[in-house]
Amino acid sequence: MSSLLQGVNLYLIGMMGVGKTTIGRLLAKELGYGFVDTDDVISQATGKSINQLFAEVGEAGFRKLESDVLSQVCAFTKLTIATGGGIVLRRENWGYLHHGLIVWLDAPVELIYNRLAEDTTRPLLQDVDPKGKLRSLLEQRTPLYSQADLHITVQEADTPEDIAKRILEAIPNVLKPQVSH
Ligand SMILES: Nc1ncnc2c1ncn2[C@@H]1O[C@H](COP(=O)(O)OP(=O)(O)OP(=O)(O)O)[C@@H](O)[C@H]1O
Ligand SMILES: O=C(O)C1=C[C@@H](O)[C@@H](O)[C@H](O)C1
Ligand SMILES: [Mg+2]
Repeated sequence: MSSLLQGVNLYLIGMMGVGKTTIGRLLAKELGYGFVDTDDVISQATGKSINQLFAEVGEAGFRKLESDVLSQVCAFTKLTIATGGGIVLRRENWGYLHHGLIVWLDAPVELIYNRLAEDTTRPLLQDVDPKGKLRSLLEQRTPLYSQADLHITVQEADTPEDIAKRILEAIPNVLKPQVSH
């Protein structure tokens, strides 16, 4: 599989809590790739948590940082990249994402809500109605997530290993022809 991919990066997109970080790590291990999480890079580079950044520079400031990180990451090869849930919102990000293969992890709102109910690290869920917020974010973003090369549906009973295996099996069907120089 690794040789079939020829170093092409895998970008995992999808709602917060769907498993991009968890599955991204597994895929990297399986492929002998490096692993990058854009949220973690932003936190490490700024020395601030995502919550702190949202409070200090707002969502717009955070999105700018996210695009900066993505533009730098996509210069490298042999990476699996877990992105922030809102990376699909900025049009310029798609130019970077399309350098690699884009995998959309898609789970029902109920599943995501159950996973993140105790988690306070997602600023957009600090809402009086977090489930309603998740529902409206997913509705707003579905047309954007749909632009991925691969759509993987995640169910409650799927283990991270099951999902990683399914992604690896589906990749040969969606590989793009590589431009030779
Ligand atoms: N298939 C799975 N089955 C059970 N739990 C899972 C699965 N995938 C992820 N989790 C758990 O769900 C939580 C969220 O997963 P993770 O952090 O990987 O999501 P994410 O998509 O990276 O979220 P974010 O966009 O907010 O960074 C974690 O506690 C993780 O351990
Ligand atoms: O869905 C979102 O907009 C976000 C998801 C997280 O990964 C973080 O990038 C941040 O909490 C915003
Ligand atoms: Mg993550």
